[in-house]
Amino acid sequence: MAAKEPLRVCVTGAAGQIGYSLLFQLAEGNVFGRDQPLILQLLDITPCLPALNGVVMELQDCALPLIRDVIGTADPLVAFKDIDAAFLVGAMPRREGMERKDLLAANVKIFKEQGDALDKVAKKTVKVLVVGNPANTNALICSKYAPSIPKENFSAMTRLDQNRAQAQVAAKLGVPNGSVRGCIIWGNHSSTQFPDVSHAEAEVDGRWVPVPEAVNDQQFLRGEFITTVQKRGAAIIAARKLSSAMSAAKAACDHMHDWFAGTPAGRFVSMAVFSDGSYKTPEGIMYSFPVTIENGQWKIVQGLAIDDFAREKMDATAKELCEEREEAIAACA
Ligand SMILES: NC(=O)C1=CN([C@@H]2O[C@H](COP(=O)(O)OP(=O)(O)OC[C@H]3O[C@@H](n4cnc5c(N)ncnc54)[C@H](O)[C@@H]3O)[C@@H](O)[C@H]2O)C=CC1
Ligand SMILES: O=C(O)CCC(=O)C(=O)O
Repeated sequence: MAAKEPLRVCVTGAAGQIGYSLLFQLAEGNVFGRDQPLILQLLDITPCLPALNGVVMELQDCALPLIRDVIGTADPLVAFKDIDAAFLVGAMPRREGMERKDLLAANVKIFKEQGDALDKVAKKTVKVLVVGNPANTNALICSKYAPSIPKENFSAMTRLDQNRAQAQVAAKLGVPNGSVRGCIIWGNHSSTQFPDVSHAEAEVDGRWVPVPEAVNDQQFLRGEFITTVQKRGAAIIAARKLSSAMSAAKAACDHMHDWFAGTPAGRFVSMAVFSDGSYKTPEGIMYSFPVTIENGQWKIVQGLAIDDFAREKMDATAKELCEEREEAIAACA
């Protein structure tokens, strides 16, 4: 069988901490498959080029069979040229005591510039995952400045929150992580997000049952569980004095893997995507929904029951996203 053509994949912020964890997983074939050759196009800012060069050298030294070329650059027009997929990680991370939206004015301008560059040189089929915070609103701005690329090709990462929710439920039930599925993250990757397990299932004693039934502790599921997931990023910063990197890189790989490979029948994952008004959310914000994916196209799962508790939480996070959108548009003007 003829070898596959290489995919061109860009990682921005490639000299940073998420980049360092992400690149090996990517280069090994965990995202696009172990038979998919890759050309890695790595972007960072000029002062970080010496460090980026070190990362490029390390990737060469791994002697990985899938890697056809590794390019390190500070020029977005070089990094985005003809790419099939982009992990937009490069941005300033928050420090202790900050909310993610405190990064908005500084980071959103990066995504304006990168949207513009993607528009000029990336493939029109490129799939763009925004990781840099505030991720949802950065993705919105990036897409706005890349009008020739379909808006469905942009998404922001809430997979880390989904993974955190799954792990918290598994720990509560004392079951392996693989025995919990269907946790949903609604809304913003921020402390207003709504981690929702009312449609999730857990495998207990060989039988899949609804998580609310398996946990049988509504006070926990509506209280401590939600705040733990919402505030997990801040807890990691407080502990490490640096923001999550290993878990963020793993989640970015999960997200892009599923976007390209699709979701198994009957299963969904959470991604922040353009709202079409589903579940009475405001249209045109990047809101995290449960989605199924087939042939590289995501579809918002429809028809899930939303009770009053969920409604209130879903509206609060939508409101924050609308406010962020206004601030971001003003910052880019
Ligand atoms: N959505 C999510 O779940 C998560 C998002 N994040 C966010 O990811 C971002 C990166 O985090 P880390 O890797 O820990 O930060 P880091 O500070 O270790 O690395 C960021 C890298 O981005 C580079 N950079 C800055 N501006 C750039 C630009 N205009 N173009 C290209 N590169 C640029 C920096 O030079 C640095 O090398 C932060 O905004 C952080 O808040 C982090 C964890 C989870
Ligand atoms: O919390 C942050 O601001 C940085 C990392 C992050 O987004 C997270 O860990 O969820």
